[in-house]
Amino acid sequence: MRVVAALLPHPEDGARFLVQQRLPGGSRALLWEFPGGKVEPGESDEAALARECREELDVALEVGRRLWEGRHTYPDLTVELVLYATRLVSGEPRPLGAHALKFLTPAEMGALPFCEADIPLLEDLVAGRMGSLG
Ligand SMILES: Nc1nc2c([nH]c(=O)n2[C@H]2C[C@H](O)[C@@H](COP(=O)(O)OP(=O)(O)OP(=O)(O)O)O2)c(=O)[nH]1
Repeated sequence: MRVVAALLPHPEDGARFLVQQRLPGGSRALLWEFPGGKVEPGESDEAALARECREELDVALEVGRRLWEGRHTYPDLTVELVLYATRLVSGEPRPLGAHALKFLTPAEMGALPFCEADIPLLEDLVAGRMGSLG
């Protein structure tokens, strides 16, 4: 499964990025992740990410460059996780499909329980190995 995720900076504080806590009860319940979701057949990464963020956060995004890509196998599925730089075009994020939303620095994210696929991503983010995030 290809999953696209947004690195979305706070509009007034570019050092903090939006993360969301998954709903209770489902897969990877209450773990934290970057906003986004599955790419549907025939859909581009950019279109999927814009669609997911419109549906789940009620915001319009501009999708920039690809920052990170990695594969992880869970007991129930293998995800190909792709992180993109994004910019908020309009709206204020609302937790329509998440339990909670927070704008955090990469170091603060390290203190939260994230989905396993995100662990190497967070290591690279904290270490500044993704280059320019804008
Ligand atoms: N959006 C997002 N999903 C992630 C991240 N890391 C990670 O392992 N995932 C996983 C969680 C989900 O299993 C899947 C994304 O699926 P989804 O968000 O479209 O659908 P869903 O919540 O209904 O998930 P699922 O029950 O189908 O597994 O990828 C991440 O940083 N962002």
